[in-house]
Amino acid sequence: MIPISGMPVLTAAQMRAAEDSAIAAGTSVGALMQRAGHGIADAVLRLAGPHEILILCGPGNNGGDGYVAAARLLAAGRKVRVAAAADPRSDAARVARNGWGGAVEPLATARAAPVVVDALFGTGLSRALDAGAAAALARLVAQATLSIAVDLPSGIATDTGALLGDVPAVDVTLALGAVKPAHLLQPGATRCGAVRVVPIGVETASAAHVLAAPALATPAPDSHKFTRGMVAVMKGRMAGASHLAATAAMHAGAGYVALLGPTIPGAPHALVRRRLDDAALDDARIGAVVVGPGLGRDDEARALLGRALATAHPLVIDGDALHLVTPPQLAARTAPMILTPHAGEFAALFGAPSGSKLDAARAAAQASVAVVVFKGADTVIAAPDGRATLASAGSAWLSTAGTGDVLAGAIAAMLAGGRAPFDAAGAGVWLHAEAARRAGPAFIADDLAAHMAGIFA
Ligand SMILES: NC(=O)C1=CN([C@@H]2O[C@H](COP(=O)(O)OP(=O)(O)OC[C@H]3O[C@@H](n4cnc5c(N)ncnc54)[C@H](O)[C@@H]3O)[C@@H](O)[C@H]2O)[C@@H](O)CC1
Ligand SMILES: [K+]
Repeated sequence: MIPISGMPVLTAAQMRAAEDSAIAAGTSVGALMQRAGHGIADAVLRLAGPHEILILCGPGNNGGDGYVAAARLLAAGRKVRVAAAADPRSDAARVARNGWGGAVEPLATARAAPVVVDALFGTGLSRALDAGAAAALARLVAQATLSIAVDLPSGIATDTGALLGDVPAVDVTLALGAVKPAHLLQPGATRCGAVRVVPIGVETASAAHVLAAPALATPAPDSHKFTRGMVAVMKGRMAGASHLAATAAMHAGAGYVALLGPTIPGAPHALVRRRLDDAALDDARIGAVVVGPGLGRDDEARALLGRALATAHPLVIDGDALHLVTPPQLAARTAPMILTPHAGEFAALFGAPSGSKLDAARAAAQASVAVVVFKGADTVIAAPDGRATLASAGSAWLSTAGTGDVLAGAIAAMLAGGRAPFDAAGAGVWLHAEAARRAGPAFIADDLAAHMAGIFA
């Protein structure tokens, strides 16, 4: 069982291709199924304690994995039963079924057990479970004290995370060989519980990965405020939002943060307030400009956005600016840009997303030639070259006003600090999520900025 941080993310087709390469290189499907089943059994042995285990086996290879695991658990001396609704349909699953010496109970009437393992359907699921199977799965998961899904909880679309019907949430999902988009994309992700990878000896390369912790170095002894990165925040109509972004940039390690526009002095005193004249924006030391938090959507806001776009500085475009900016304006720029839309802002700029959130973020990044941070409970970061990272679900308490402004500031600090745009976006998203985790419940956005500082310790 391997934690998923930094692991490659493969779609069902990519996973099948990876398995096909292994098969072409001489490993049989049966051998892969043995590895998968043994890996599951070993994980169940560690998680389940001495309790009775019920394994639900479907008609495909996911079910095959279940039969192999059942045989292994029985051999290990565990009390284990198997239930199925249909006979195996693939050769490998039939062999696995024959390797299970015990009885097979009908799924519909299967007696509950403290530990239930869902091996009904995996990446081959093509439609919702039939009503009888779905009801049995819901009943048996509800009556178990520990529920474990093999590869994916049955009923979730592998590539999108969409629920094809009612899917009960399990405690643990054992992803076979690689993480799949459904483990990270909502609403599927919340049904997966804790996700761990069970290796099956298949080479899994992908341009998409699970977001991992960035290296957060302490400043070099000879660093000074400008080498650590200068961030300029365009002050908008709602001053609080720009203050939050600026404060977050400071706590995320920027050496110098300037708030540009008519502001009133006050805390924090380390924040430099400057008039927004041409000289302020022409400053060659600026490493990132944040435009959008609290900007407003009127002509004045449009003019401020225009001034930011006209600079040669890297930009973080957030909030209201995502409603005002047009694709041709983005296309006209050559300096790096990071766009940070939530679902509403994404639709306003790029139209309704099609395909999975991962597909949509990638298409948007390609179209805008910018790094796109498609925010939400399942944030996806995509680069124009096709690279993507998917964040694991963070604190649900992040859903409050101002947290987006904090994220924009954190990303700007990472960008001004010298990271490439795609890495800066990932580091900012990670820092933001970690700050929320540390802040605990019911924090406010201001607390979040302050909690970022502690992460560097
Ligand atoms: N392909 C491989 O080489 C390996 C696959 N493995 C396992 O195999 C799984 C994928 O296997 P499969 O492609 O056989 O797919 P599944 O086991 O997910 O199920 C596919 C079978 O169910 C049927 N089916 C699909 N949706 C249904 C529904 N709603 N109601 C009833 N029947 C439905 C399909 O017609 C097919 O017969 C993976 O998730 C993983 O668990 C592992 O054994 C490792 C090796
Ligand atoms: K399953």
